[in-house]
Amino acid sequence: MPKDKQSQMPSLQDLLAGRGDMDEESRRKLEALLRTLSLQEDDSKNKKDMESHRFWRTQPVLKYDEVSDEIGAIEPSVPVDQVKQTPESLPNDFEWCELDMRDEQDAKELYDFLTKNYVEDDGGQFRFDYSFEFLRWALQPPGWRKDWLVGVRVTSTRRLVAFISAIPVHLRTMDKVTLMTEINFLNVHKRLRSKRLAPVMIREITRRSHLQGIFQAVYTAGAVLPKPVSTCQYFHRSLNPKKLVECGFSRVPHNSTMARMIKNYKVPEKPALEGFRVMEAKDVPEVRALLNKFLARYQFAPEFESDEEIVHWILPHEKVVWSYVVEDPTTHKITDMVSFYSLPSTVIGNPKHSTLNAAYLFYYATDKGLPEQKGGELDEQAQATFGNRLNEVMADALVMARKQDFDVFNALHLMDNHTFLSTQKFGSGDGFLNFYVYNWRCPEVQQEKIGLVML
Ligand SMILES: CCCCCCCCCCCCCC(=O)SCCNC(=O)CCNC(=O)[C@H](O)C(C)(C)COP(=O)(O)OP(=O)(O)OC[C@H]1O[C@@H](n2cnc3c(N)ncnc32)[C@H](O)[C@@H]1OP(=O)(O)O
Repeated sequence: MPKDKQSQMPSLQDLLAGRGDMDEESRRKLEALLRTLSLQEDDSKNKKDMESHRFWRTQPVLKYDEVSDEIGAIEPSVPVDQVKQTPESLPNDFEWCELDMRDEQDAKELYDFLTKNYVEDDGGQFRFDYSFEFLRWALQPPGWRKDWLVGVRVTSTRRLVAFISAIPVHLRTMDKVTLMTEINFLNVHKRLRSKRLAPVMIREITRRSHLQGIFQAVYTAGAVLPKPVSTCQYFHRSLNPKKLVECGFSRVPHNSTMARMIKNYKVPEKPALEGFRVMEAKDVPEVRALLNKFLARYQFAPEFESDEEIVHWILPHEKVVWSYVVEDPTTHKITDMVSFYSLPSTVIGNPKHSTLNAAYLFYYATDKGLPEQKGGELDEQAQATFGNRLNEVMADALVMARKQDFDVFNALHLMDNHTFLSTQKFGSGDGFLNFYVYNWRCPEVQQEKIGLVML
């Protein structure tokens, strides 16, 4: 989930649009330079000392200068009956509430609140506009709980002014699988910012996780906090360059024209892989086996423990998630899968466009080139087969995204995305997403070894 997304927001400069016509070498050099500059900037942010974090310095997280080669809890778990039974105190005039996403009115209220107050890019040009259907889907996976969808209301008016959510996830760090909560959608009303309400929200969701016997959490943010396990850059693939330019998301490079951009980003009418089709319910067990085997390649990845989870997260869900499989025409085995989700952004103050339709790459897998043994390394030949195949699968995913009228296709530089980002004409964006774990000591993870995609 690209967020706090301020800097994670696939935002202002689709810089690569400005590099579309460069020769490959200049392009690589410019990318390397930009990467170095942004890493330096990131580094200086990281040097922010712990003392300045009034809240985070009190929490069980690694300090900026701490490195761990061990994996395990920072603080021990406590018996559930010793967990504080009463909610955190809120300032006078505010009260806790729970949002029931089965209830039309609660879901609509949360949608309205996030649409007006959630993550914006640094320039205030775009704001995430997670749809009503999306929020219902994202917040009710198997194992969801109403008491993990926590809001704050103004007592007198009942107005919703803050929110935070948790859902369960089995996260594998290296070879250790732990049941954690995945924290998302932390939001405080614009008018109530900088009043230390966020730490209260975080403490309350922590208490509610503890009440269920869960003492670890995973979350992502654009904000730099102590201490990222990994940091991944955003990449963007234009599908509708004209609209992206009109929205201020991309620019026409000085040595190019709109007509050339349109030609450059045109995708075929139809997918090319034989057997490429929409995923169906009958594919669920095979997709689960394929995806879990594929995710074993990474050091920080979810495990899908049941078919029910695949039904929820991966099976197509109208207006929310699109998923495709490749069925081998001879054996009828599912050899590949790819999915993406819809996360539009409001275009703020643009006379022509109000919404940017963005697709985000979700989970994918292939068995081409993968060794039989789970998590096994690829030799050189297998690596080539694997890279070619991922390119073919992604090219078809782009075709389908364009057909669904998405303007841009976003992806992070995680998993094996490096094999196709530049070939499929993705350009690096100015956003970064930090991955964090709470109360979990673990070594840093390279971005290519992250296998978790958060919404
Ligand atoms: C075991 C279970 C554990 C469960 C919990 C695990 C941890 C979960 C952690 C949450 C994961 C969320 C994942 C997502 O949803 S990331 C998405 C975050 N949301 C947005 O960016 C939406 C727009 N922004 C806002 O709504 C507000 O600015 C927020 C709510 C972000 C902060 O409100 P506000 O601006 O009014 O500030 P404050 O005065 O109340 O509080 C200031 C303190 O808050 C720290 N802060 C600021 N931003 C974040 C952030 N994104 N994650 C964690 N901490 C953050 C900040 O460093 C400072 O602490 P310290 O520096 O002084 O120490």
